[in-house]
Amino acid sequence: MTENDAGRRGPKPPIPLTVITGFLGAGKTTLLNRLLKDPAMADTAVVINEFGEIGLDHLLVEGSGEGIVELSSGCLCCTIRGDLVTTLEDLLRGLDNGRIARLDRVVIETTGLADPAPILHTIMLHPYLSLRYRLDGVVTLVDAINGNATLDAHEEALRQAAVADRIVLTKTDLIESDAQRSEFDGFLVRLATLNPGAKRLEASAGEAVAANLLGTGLYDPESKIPDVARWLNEEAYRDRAHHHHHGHDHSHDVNRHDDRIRAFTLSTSKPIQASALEMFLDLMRSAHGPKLLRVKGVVRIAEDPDRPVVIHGVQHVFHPPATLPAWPNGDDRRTRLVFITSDLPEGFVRRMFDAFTGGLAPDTPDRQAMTDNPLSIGGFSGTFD
Ligand SMILES: Nc1nc2c(ncn2[C@@H]2O[C@H](COP(=O)(O)OP(=O)(O)OP(=O)(O)O)[C@@H](O)[C@H]2O)c(=O)[nH]1
Repeated sequence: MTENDAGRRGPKPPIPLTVITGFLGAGKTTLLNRLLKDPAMADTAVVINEFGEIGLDHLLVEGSGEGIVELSSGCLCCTIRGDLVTTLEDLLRGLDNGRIARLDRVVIETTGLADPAPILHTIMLHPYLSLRYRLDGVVTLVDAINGNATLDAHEEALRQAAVADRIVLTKTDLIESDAQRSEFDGFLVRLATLNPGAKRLEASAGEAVAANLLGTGLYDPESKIPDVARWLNEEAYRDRAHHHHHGHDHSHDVNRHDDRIRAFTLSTSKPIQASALEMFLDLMRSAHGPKLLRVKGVVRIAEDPDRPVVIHGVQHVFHPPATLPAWPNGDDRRTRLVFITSDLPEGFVRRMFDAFTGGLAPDTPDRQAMTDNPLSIGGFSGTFD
């Protein structure tokens, strides 16, 4: 049974949505232009701010009203004319009234200065759009020549890199001198420390193709089966421990902004009561939401240990937790969560998690005390572990 067959009977599966970010001049338009010619982009709608910036002339086939244009690749292109919500609603309307034959995916290009979180929230908090779309991934472009300085100077750029599922390195072809090469090597280490789980791809090596950038979410794009290991990429967080030390051998480790960002994983084989998970997430969300740049994971629930619950949040907004029919990866049935935080130390999150999930550390205040006053949790003084 294909997805389409299923769609005719039950509710349609949500359409995966990819957000492309990157600082001014990082190469977003260049990348999109290339992606639009990729046959793998057929039945994808690309939502961009303005057509003018992108060289669409030779791709243009027909305009079909409502600002949606069909390209020769089969790709749909639309501008954000009203707002993003209206644009995404227009696409659904086109799909539902048959004007658009298929819509397998949406790619949104953000403006360079944007923090991607509000865009993701727009969709995740919308009562209808949140049912019809799901966040597949965030792709962040960084310039190999200027990226290091941009991350130093602009916190938005740092956050864009930290929340990414894929990082595309552009302009590596412009690296010439040994000094540039060495700076770039250090930059790679910096990115791996900031966001270990995001695969890094080189645009000029031909790695930034649709197959590597899209379908980075929980569901394997081919089989449509959840692939937790690939989605979380936990191994990368373990490897990073080594990287971190190497990183300090490089010259540019004095980045105070970077020190505010933390990437870590939590795991436990002990099943977690559904109510305890809910309380943990509520507390994290309400008291520390803006500091949770990204949270992804699977949880083994005590009441239903055979069916993992999927957690996916961007700051204080979480997708409604989804229950998978079974654990996908053979024997690994542990709860595993990956966190990227800003100004929220790993030790603090770990103690909270332990308190709610039963692995209480001796010096941790009890759960009741935390729930009563989440802002005055023992051991957290605003300094970093
Ligand atoms: N050499 C080289 N130049 C690139 C590469 N990617 C982008 N550029 C150039 O960098 C400049 C900026 O690229 P754009 O694609 O316009 O960047 P953008 O992120 O869309 O920029 P804004 O729309 O201003 O945010 C252009 O002159 C591109 O030709 C690359 O991989 N190598």
